[in-house]
Amino acid sequence: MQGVERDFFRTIRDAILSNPFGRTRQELDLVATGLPAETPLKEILERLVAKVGQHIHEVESRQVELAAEDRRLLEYGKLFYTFHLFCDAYDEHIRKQEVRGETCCQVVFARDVLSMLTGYGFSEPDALRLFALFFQMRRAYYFIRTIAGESRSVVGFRHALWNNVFTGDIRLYNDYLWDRMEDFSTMILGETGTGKGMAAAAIGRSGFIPFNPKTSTFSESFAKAFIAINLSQYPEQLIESELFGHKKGAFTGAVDNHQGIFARCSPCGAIFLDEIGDVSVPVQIKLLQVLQSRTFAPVGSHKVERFQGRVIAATNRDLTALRKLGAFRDDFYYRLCSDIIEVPPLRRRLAEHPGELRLLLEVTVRRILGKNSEEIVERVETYIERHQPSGYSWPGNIRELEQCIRRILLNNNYLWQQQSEDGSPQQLARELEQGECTAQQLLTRYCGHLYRLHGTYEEVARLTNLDRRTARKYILAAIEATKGNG
Ligand SMILES: Nc1ncnc2c1ncn2[C@@H]1O[C@H](COP(=O)(O)OP(=O)(O)OP(=O)(O)O)[C@@H](O)[C@H]1O
Repeated sequence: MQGVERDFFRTIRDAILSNPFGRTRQELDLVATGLPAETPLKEILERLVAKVGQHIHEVESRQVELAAEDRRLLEYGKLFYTFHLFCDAYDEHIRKQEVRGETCCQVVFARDVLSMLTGYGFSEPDALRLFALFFQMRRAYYFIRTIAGESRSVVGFRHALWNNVFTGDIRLYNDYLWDRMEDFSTMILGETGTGKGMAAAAIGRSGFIPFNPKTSTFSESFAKAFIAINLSQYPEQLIESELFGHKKGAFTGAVDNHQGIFARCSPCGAIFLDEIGDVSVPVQIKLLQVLQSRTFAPVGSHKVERFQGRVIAATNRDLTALRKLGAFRDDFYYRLCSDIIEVPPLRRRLAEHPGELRLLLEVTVRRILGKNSEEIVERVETYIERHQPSGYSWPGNIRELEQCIRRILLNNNYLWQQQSEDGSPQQLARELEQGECTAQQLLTRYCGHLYRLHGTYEEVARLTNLDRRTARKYILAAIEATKGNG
């Protein structure tokens, strides 16, 4: 290869290895095409793919033995070219599979990709793995892209999600880690309604799924690969059974065998433990044992089963505070946090980027109506700008914004949640400092605060050393007081 050509292929290598949600990728695409920055992304990519194809053709038609580095660079060029030629076909397949759900769809273009890769000199096993890796990359891109937003923190959030799937170096992922991700757990933190569930689904649906050339299908549907459970929904006695399953007759009411989510999760899948901050210490201990040994037994059974999927957990609770209080075990926390991803609150996003509200309105209105409507976006935006109390903090985040849009559509009216500091730990500390609190008020506030953190009367009673009925009385008084303020 000559100097300019080698530089071009180096840029292409760096482009395919880089995180598509980062700036570097966009810059590399521009460098490689020489197009001005304002060119639409679609056009840049089309031009680039054509240019890569042309360069591959030129190098190969010279029929000259290449030096080792050039051969490797050319290989990256071929991977880039094949991947991008089939991006639309992969997207079409993803959409089809989303509709079909858990049954695997045939991959109609598999032969074309595989024969292109083997024609380029990749061995058959390598071609099969690359074909599955391309599918994984496209899936991750497809699902992470649905997380809308242009603010700095959302751009960083998408970037972090991609790295969570492929690590910070996709070359190392491809060489060593693609089938060894099971111990990479993820903790997603963020306020209610910020999109933690959406992020978990994007990660969970983006695991590596091998391709089976005999059936011409991937070995499993990505729709089946992500299993979510909201742990705050289940009473203590049922959580274990939901997680690990139970045997018929294991307890009163266990009329049949029941498969828990750990048993349903495949090796290329992930389980999502939502509201992990709400589970009791005994359940944390059991979960920790399973995550350490990778084995579990259904309630009432001695049959040990193996779990191979990834674990994603999320909470809107303050885990640091819970850990200090002993309500969330440190060993469990460290088992869950190979990666910690923070989802930015809506107010930060709005403060960072002036166009963020408009963009979110466009996306949400499209979701509500099933189509775009400039008129409705305009109407909602005008209403929000005119009526939103200054400094409003959007405590319900995107979920609240969605309801706000619906309410404006229905009634041309939205009742902003009153912001009250009352009951916050800061307010309580101030009142204590100033000596303004009676013992009754103090207990009411403190129990209310603990209840917000832990969510059960039992836990508040345990932490305060009060009996359950007394704790409940103070909690109810705290809730009443907040209503009065709201
Ligand atoms: N960036 C985003 N772009 C578009 N929609 C979003 C985005 N983030 C969140 N949403 C939407 O906001 C709603 C709330 O998201 P989600 O349920 O994932 O939040 P959450 O943080 O898991 O909430 P909770 O803590 O209450 O469980 C969903 O309808 C989701 O589709």
